[in-house]
Amino acid sequence: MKKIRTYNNIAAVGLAKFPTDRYLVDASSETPDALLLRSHKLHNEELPSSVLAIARAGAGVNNIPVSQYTPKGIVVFNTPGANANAVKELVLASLLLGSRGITDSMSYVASLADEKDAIELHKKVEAGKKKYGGSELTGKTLGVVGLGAIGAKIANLAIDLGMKVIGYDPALSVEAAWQLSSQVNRAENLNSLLARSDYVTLHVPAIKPTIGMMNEEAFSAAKDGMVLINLARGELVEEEAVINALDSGKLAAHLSDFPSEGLIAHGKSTLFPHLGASTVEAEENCAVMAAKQLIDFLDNGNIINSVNFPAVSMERTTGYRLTFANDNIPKVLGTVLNLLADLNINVLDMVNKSRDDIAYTIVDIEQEPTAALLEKLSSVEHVFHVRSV
Ligand SMILES: NC(=O)c1ccc[n+]([C@@H]2O[C@H](COP(=O)([O-])OP(=O)(O)OC[C@H]3O[C@@H](n4cnc5c(N)ncnc54)[C@H](O)[C@@H]3O)[C@@H](O)[C@H]2O)c1
Ligand SMILES: O=C(O)[C@H](O)COP(=O)(O)O
Repeated sequence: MKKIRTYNNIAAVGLAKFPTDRYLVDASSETPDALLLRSHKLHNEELPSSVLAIARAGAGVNNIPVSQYTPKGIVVFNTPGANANAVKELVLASLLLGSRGITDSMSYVASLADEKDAIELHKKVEAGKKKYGGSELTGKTLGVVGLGAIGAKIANLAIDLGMKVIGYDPALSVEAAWQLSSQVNRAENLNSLLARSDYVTLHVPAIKPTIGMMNEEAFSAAKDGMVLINLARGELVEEEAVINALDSGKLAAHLSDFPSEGLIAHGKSTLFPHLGASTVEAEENCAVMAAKQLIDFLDNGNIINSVNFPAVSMERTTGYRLTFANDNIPKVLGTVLNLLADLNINVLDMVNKSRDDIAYTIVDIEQEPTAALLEKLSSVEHVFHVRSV
């Protein structure tokens, strides 16, 4: 039986993908083959040595110390794009909340609950109009920082709303570029986007170059009265800088999925409780994708949508399958193949791919690998993980 330890609320339709005759899915498994989680933080948590893979049902992996796991051969997966539509729709809501006095006007109406005189109520309702008016999105400029799965969807939606769109993404993938409307203008750098945008929405991962990207310097480059939407990660925005920008009027509004003590106390941001991906559809998409990827890896050694290993897949042949991970340097693959040849073990099929400093190989061989063979392969210099699948 293979064991999957789950954390967080993983959609049942995803959990149901694990065949019950071969998989035990359990939140308290002590020797899991894999972990399946959403935002649960793994930093400072000791992993059982049995863990071969971790699947993040979602996009961001900053809750996982990925670089610590790679040398142990632990493959970390995420589910690119599976919750992008849910986030896109909450950005749309945020654009509207940031352009019209919707929430304040609702509070105003709620405050009229004690007004029992219909004529007085009508007067007060009409007076509210003046206080809570807004402006339209059409014709305004939206700056989209990060044009991946979510950013591209938002950029295209904003074009459909009649907005002008500027995008900034120095690492834009070819695949993401294909998704993007040709009407999206490219900014050379963040400050140039900020200087021209009435609304700015962030859709980048929380990584070294992006953490704190919305700081005092960025706000001073920004257009006065800008609306900032952050449904990506709290770490992207410096709390003090955003508070100062709201107080000075540099920011007309700040909408964020990442409440902090300071922002809540300050009271001028519109804050959601990390709701971006919390739709039935997104939760199901993510759970199903994560489960399928784990099953294919645990059953076949195939790797799809990993954030630390190359994409490697091979149809199963009639033989037995070995996989190994190694430092991406010359001669390691040759040494392993020579070792198999010396033992008269015929290779039926093979695929080898590398990513940055590591390489991963799937080899189908004619005979069943013995424990002694696995040990020999593990002792090849620079091979750091071997598995018979
Ligand atoms: N609030 C939520 O519930 C929620 C849901 C999904 C994703 N997210 C967050 O949103 C992020 C983006 O999600 P996605 O699915 O679009 O991911 P993605 O990987 O498809 O896109 C991220 C994009 O950011 C770009 N990028 C990287 N560094 C950059 C930089 N310095 N400046 C500008 N662009 C940069 C990348 O090139 C990529 O195109 C996730 O990493 C996650 O943190 C939040
Ligand atoms: O990175 C993500 O996919 C989102 O932040 C969603 O996180 P969640 O799955 O915990 O809602």
